[in-house]
Amino acid sequence: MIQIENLCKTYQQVPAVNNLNLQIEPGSVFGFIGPNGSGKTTTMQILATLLKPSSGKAWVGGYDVQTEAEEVRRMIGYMPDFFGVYDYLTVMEYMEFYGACYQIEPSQSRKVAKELLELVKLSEKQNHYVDELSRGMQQRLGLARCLIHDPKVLILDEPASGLDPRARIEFREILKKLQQMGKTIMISSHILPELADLCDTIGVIEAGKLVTSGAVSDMLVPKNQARTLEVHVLEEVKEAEELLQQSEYVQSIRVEKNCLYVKFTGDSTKQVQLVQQLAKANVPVLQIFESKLNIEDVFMKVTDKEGNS
Ligand SMILES: Nc1ncnc2c1ncn2[C@@H]1O[C@H](COP(=O)(O)OP(=O)(O)OP(=O)(O)O)[C@@H](O)[C@H]1O
Repeated sequence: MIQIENLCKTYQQVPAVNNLNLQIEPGSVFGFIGPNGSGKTTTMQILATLLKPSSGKAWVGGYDVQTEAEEVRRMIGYMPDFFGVYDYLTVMEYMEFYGACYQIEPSQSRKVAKELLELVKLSEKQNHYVDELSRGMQQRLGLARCLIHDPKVLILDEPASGLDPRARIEFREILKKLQQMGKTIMISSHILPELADLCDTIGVIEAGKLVTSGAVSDMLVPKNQARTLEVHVLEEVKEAEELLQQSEYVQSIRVEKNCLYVKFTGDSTKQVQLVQQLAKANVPVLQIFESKLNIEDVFMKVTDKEGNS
């Protein structure tokens, strides 16, 4: 649904986006992760036809963002990281204004606006002034507004920034509904763990370059590496450590209070044997499980310049 090939954007000879290649499949929710200034907004603005690339190409729904900008704009709903709301406009007037921008006939625009306000839980606020809404409500309104023309693709630039935890969760629930409706969603955020739950694919960008991308499920379980087992014991931590160290499949152990983080190269049969040995030695094991990387770990790993993670 979105394709980016060798995309570059340079500001005064400084590259903001540097030879970026990316593909986002229809119906997927793609998390675009990167530190401040890494080029997320620039990429999204190019996709939204608001910025011209210095070189390279990008398509949305098969339309070229440079030569078929009009078609691209019909395909996408773009929510910028900062957007203004207008004074003296009610929520419904605000929605109707955007409906008019897309030349939607007024009665149809009002009907769609009502449905969207219901989706983002703002029906009761439709006659309130937009600038009187809370930040969370304004963000939800911003999302409703970019859905007015029923776009297939949503490009959301840090939509949850500045929201409190409850507002974030509410926002995420709405995005899940949109995903179920079949929208393709590209979302950037610094709230990394939250993206794991929402996104099926992620891409990590740093200094304008894509450092890694793929299915979230693949990224969270590192391949061809020692797994980390978390062994929680009630007591006898020292004894447990000594016993575990004897296994040829244990690379290293880090102890934190009553938990042993064990780098383990064995398969599940060897893991069972390890548990049996602990039980035989009367080590009171509370639980043992494999730690999975969370998205934050992935991000730290791939953006670690020292390469020592
Ligand atoms: N209009 C501009 N003129 C000059 N440099 C710019 C301009 N817009 C962005 N940049 C630079 O391009 C780089 C990428 O910026 P961009 O806003 O795309 O990053 P970002 O990943 O969205 O950052 P953030 O998470 O802080 O929003 C940064 O170094 C930024 O300073």
